[in-house]
Amino acid sequence: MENVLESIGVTKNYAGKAAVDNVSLKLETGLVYAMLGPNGSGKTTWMKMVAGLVKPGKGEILYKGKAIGKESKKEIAYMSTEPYFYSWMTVADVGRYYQDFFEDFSMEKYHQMLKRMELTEELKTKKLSTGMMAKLKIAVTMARNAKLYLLDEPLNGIDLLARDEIMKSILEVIDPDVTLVISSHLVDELERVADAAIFMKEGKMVRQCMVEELRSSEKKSVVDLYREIYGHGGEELC
Ligand SMILES: Nc1ncnc2c1ncn2[C@@H]1O[C@H](COP(=O)(O)OP(=O)(O)OP(=O)(O)O)[C@@H](O)[C@H]1O
Repeated sequence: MENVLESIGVTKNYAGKAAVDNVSLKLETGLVYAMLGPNGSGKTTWMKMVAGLVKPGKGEILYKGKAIGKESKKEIAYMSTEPYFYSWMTVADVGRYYQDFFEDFSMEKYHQMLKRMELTEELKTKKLSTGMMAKLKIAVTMARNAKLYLLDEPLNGIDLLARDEIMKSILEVIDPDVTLVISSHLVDELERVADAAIFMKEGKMVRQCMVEELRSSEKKSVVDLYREIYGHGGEELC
């Protein structure tokens, strides 16, 4: 399989402290990656560097063999944890706003995602509940026809019953040549959909593995490995 992305010795310091510390990893085209780790382990900072929003202090990131830049941004869709819509916008305005920004945005896909998420176009973003806002962010991000999606904590604020449905709708709209990285502390939920897992700890990438291989050769689940790596009774799992 071809590698879509390569992170080579990537480091980012904030005030002398490493948020991301010498991270080297490769992402294969077509796989779903779960990026796991407790708060502050560097997941967001690494994703922002791949999205081209933050520059690494050291190391380099190659997307399809070339440095991150204008070209890679056209094919990489990043969904941040921060809210980023103007309060006056309706759900329809959000779609138009994205359409203006991204050439690969598909209004048809957006409408399809909205339907799945049970959101209507006339809703005002300032009136949305946390869960509805989370769904809107997913809908508008997945409506791009990107090649690499980075979803930072997409299930945050979404209730237990809706999570499976939402994961399904994310996976349904992607093609086989598309790669997905989903960060979450909801390990259990990601285990069901991920092909591979990346474990981050204190800015370092401490383990990368294929989920099936972990099950067959080490007889472990991702949850087992998570407990082993982070070493506490699973408070990150709820
Ligand atoms: N802009 C910034 N300025 C200063 N410190 C930062 C900044 N962004 C991140 N950090 C620090 O870098 C470390 C890694 O943060 P990061 O948000 O990447 O982790 P994370 O794994 O995504 O955590 P979370 O799940 O809480 O979002 C943390 O200690 C954080 O406080």
